[in-house]
Amino acid sequence: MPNVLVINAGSSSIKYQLIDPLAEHRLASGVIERIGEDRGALRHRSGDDEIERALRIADHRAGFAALTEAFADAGLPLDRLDVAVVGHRVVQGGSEFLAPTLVDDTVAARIAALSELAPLHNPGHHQAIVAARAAFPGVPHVAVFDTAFHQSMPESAYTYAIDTATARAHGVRRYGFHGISHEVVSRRAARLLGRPVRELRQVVLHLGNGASVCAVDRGRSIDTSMGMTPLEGLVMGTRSGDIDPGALLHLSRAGIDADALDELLNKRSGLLGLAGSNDMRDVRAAALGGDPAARLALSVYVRRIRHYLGAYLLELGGADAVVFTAGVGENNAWLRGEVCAELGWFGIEIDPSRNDDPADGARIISSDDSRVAVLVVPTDEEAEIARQSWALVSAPR
Ligand SMILES: Nc1ncnc2c1ncn2[C@@H]1O[C@H](COP(=O)(O)OP(=O)(O)O)[C@@H](O)[C@H]1O
Ligand SMILES: CC(=O)OP(=O)(O)O
Ligand SMILES: [Mg+2]
Repeated sequence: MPNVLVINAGSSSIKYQLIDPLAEHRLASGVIERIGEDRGALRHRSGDDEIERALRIADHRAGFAALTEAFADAGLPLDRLDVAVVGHRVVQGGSEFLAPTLVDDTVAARIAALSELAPLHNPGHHQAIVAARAAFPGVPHVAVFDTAFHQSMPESAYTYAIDTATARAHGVRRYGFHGISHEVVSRRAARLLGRPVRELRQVVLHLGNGASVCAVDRGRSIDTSMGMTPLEGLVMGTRSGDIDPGALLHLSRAGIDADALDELLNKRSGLLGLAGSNDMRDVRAAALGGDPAARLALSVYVRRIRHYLGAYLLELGGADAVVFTAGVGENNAWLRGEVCAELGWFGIEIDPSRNDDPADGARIISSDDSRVAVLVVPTDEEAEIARQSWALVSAPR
């Protein structure tokens, strides 16, 4: 039975799954966390086997080695995984990668070269791709891009209003990210509503460590909150989201150079910068304990989400569904309630008991009277990467 090994290398983690694409069945999965820190961790599950271990993982190459060891320790050495294709999530594909792409040396080098436009992500993708190609030399590797789903955005949505010649010379434009998630979530939301995705206008709120909103018009992205890099838009775990570019000029003139600004905006801002932790659970607990910094952080976080929700309701000319997904969106009922508070005028009304129900799985949390359906739909980037990778290599040529 041919399987797809999916590698989702994040900024500080590698999530992976082994999937039987014909049965759409997950055979094994795992996550390696806190790569580059002293206290790394691996969790692996295949069949009834569960492995959990603490270990220091220097980089994504070492992370991939830990993954192969976990499979071997669970009685499945690499040559018994029946891997027919390896699918890789790649956050930034720029203007050149518009669809899933077979990885050769040139493609791998281009993914590395796009690192400046996704500094937290593409370097790790490249390391994982190099390690995986060495471990699985005989099978095709497919890169699936977060940016591809947003290629349908109109020019007016992806253009920044700066001097055109300068923008062209430096490739300055919006791309949008989390496209794999926005695509699979909007399709699964349509399935839950029992309607074809091509009939629905949806606002998808992907609220994880990285976070973005997407206006999905009949299955196509028409606008999204992330821009040229995954830094624009919402307040995130460690990223600022929107900020007046004038503030950056001010900081730069005060002597903070580009690398320091990069580090500030990508790694020391967002919830971490405002409240001391990038984990929503910590910030919420601190706010409940009365910590004013945590309370302010949550207010800024919620206000920014509502700002984009309002904008995209207008862009879509109304919506059929508002969909929450990713770590925060799937698990934090309080946050969902705040985002949807007092939106009755817009036809959005949450049912508090449905919202508070800790069930997992895709579910409707709006009241029966709500004109707009409000949904929680778990994201499954790995399943979508497996689907797209398998489709590419199994398509008749
Ligand atoms: N049970 C939970 N309750 C509230 N928040 C949660 C829960 N589980 C995860 N989160 C939040 O989800 C975020 C991570 O989301 P995730 O989608 O896994 O991010 P990423 O894929 O970008 O690493 C963290 O901020 C964490 O606080
Ligand atoms: C694009 C992006 O921000 O991804 P993640 O949420 O996995 O960090
Ligand atoms: Mg993520």
